[in-house]
Amino acid sequence: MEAVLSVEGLEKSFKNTKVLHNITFDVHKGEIMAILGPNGAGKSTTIRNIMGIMYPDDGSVTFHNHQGSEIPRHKIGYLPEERGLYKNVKVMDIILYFAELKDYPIKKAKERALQYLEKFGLEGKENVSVEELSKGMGQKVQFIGSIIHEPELLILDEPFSGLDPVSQDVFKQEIKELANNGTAILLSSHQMNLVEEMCDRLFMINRGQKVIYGSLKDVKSKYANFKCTILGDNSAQQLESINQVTRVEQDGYSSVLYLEQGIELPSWLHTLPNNLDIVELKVDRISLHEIFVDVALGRSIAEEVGGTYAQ
Ligand SMILES: Nc1ncnc2c1ncn2[C@@H]1O[C@H](COP(=O)(O)OP(=O)(O)OP(=O)(O)O)[C@@H](O)[C@H]1O
Repeated sequence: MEAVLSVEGLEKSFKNTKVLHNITFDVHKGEIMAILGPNGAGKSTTIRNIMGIMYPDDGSVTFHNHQGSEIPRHKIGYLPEERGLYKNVKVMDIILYFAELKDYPIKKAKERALQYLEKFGLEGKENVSVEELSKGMGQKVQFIGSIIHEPELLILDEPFSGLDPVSQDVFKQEIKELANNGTAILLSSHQMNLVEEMCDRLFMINRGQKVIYGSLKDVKSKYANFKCTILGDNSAQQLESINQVTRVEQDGYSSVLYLEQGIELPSWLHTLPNNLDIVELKVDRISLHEIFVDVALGRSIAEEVGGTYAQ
């Protein structure tokens, strides 16, 4: 896979506090790479160092073969965490302003802007002043501004925050389409369900350090233990006494049994007592959301399997 962006050994301190420790990852052409972590983990600081908004104390950021001032910034699109557009400017003018900053042909930018405004349900708004837009509409315009110049690398810091579910879906589809067309995408988000639906690989950090890095598939099979949901009239004590069950959560007739890591599922299913009341039974892996919560709460899931989780 062709790496569009390589981040190598980033270190950053503010005053005497180190907030990034040896951050290393790649973003490949045509993939959606998620950077995840609890509040204050260091996601935005990582992104700001990539964008050259601040400089790392150590380490490097490489875009194709370019570093530092050699990086062709017009090939990168960026939606910052802090939203903000000039208020008394027309929608089309602000989008064309973004295009101009990236040396993108204005005629082409105008055509693309009209297409995107229509796609995002903002048709006819091109001459409306930005201050008349709702927050979500403004976010859509800023998103259009970040992709108007057809960037090779798109960095999206919390693109879904403040969007309603319909708009989240529109953004999700568009981000997937951009990746399918070859754009390398680095996405920071707290919406784990969306990340799980769309990312190819992920980099999870906590307190400025790598916790998990890999493809969604590998991460799920390595870190996401099985859980078994049983619908039926069963006591929590009986369920807890079943082999290799680490925890049971009950809600009425529904019981969720969290299973130990590395379990042999077919053998485990044979150990279920004959007298269990089973109306329905399903087994799946814990979600990315649950892995994230484990990390955020300092339950060292990665450490258990020899990962690099650090307290
Ligand atoms: N300019 C700054 N000066 C001092 N400390 C900073 C600065 N920017 C960030 N930090 C600190 O660096 C750490 C990482 O912050 P960062 O904003 O990168 O986290 P984040 O993962 O993006 O969090 P969130 O999910 O809340 O946006 C935090 O402890 C934060 O207080």
